[in-house]
Amino acid sequence: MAKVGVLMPVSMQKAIFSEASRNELEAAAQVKWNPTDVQFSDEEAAAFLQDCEVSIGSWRTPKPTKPILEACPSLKLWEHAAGSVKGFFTDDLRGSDIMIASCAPAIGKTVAEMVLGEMIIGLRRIIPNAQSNQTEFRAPVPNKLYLAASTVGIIGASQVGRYFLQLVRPFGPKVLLYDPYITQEAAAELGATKVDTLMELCEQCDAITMHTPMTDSTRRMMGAEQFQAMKDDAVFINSSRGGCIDEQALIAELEKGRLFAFLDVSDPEPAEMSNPIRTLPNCIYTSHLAGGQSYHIGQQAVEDVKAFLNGAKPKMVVTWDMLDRLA
Ligand SMILES: NC(=O)C1=CN([C@@H]2O[C@H](COP(=O)(O)OP(=O)(O)OC[C@H]3O[C@@H](n4cnc5c(N)ncnc54)[C@H](O)[C@@H]3O)[C@@H](O)[C@H]2O)C=CC1
Ligand SMILES: O=C(O)C(=O)CO
Repeated sequence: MAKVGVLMPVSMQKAIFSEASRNELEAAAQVKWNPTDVQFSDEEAAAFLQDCEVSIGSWRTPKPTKPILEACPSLKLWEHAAGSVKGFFTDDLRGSDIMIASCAPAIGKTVAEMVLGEMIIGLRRIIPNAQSNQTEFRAPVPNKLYLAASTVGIIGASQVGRYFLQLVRPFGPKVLLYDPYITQEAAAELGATKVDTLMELCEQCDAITMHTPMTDSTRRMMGAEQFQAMKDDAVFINSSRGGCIDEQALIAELEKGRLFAFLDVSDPEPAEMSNPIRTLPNCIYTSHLAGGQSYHIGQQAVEDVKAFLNGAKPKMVVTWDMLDRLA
């Protein structure tokens, strides 16, 4: 039987593998589970995977770097039980025969669904209304915004961004898309209008959701100028990577009572206990809940590994074309 090494710490294993998918994997292969709840170092991962043909990792495990690959010559598949392919797979993999599969299709759906919920909660001011009614009846906080009457902005026509677009379109908002890598025609086919600058998107939207990878071109792309350009009562959602925004600049606007933010990610992660994003009344911080904690992911990982062991293809095989397309 092929040997499969599961790198994730125990708490993450519990979050993504149901008992049924664990059993399914164990029926198909000889499985070694990381027995600890700490993130392996590269050296520990290399030792753990030494005799394995398949590694199951995620964004909370070491990347498949050259030292790991060289120490583990039997590895043939690296199953990335996560979505973020860009930034995770390093140039060390070029020329290697190892196959990389990603659970992006499963993850994209869970993130998009959470963003949709947050956007509605944010636009409708559900949280401040509920809070102001906890001790006595108060008239609702004025609520002129709902999806059908809003302009929604998406930064990054990524897997997640596209799933979100599919979910939000039936509600009828106007959708603007900022992504320099897609054409106006491609944006129109998705049902959105491409804007040429991020500032245009910030100025026009009632709600903005961010879905870019963490790269040199996206680092802190939402900065002071962009947050200041947003409408006072706009909703800002970031479930991409904490480093894609200037968190201090966002906090400065939130402290003025402007904007309502939902942050699933921070830089570093998790956010310090003293970080105002945890306590500001107009900010909800969910500490990487959007995509990372769902049985769908473990199920897709198991199906991918089983397919691979049976000589078939995992659902999403990552190619250099995909990675090189993104600066
Ligand atoms: N919070 C969570 O649990 C999860 C977070 N993520 C994060 O969500 C983000 C999106 O993930 P995927 O959908 O897999 O991404 P993807 O790799 O499918 O797409 C990235 C998109 O960003 C666009 N892009 C690149 N540079 C840009 C720029 N400078 N300006 C605007 N657009 C730019 C690209 O054209 C591409 O369409 C990633 O940062 C990923 O790490 C993904 C899954 C779960
Ligand atoms: O796949 C990713 O990028 C994640 O953040 C996991 O939820």
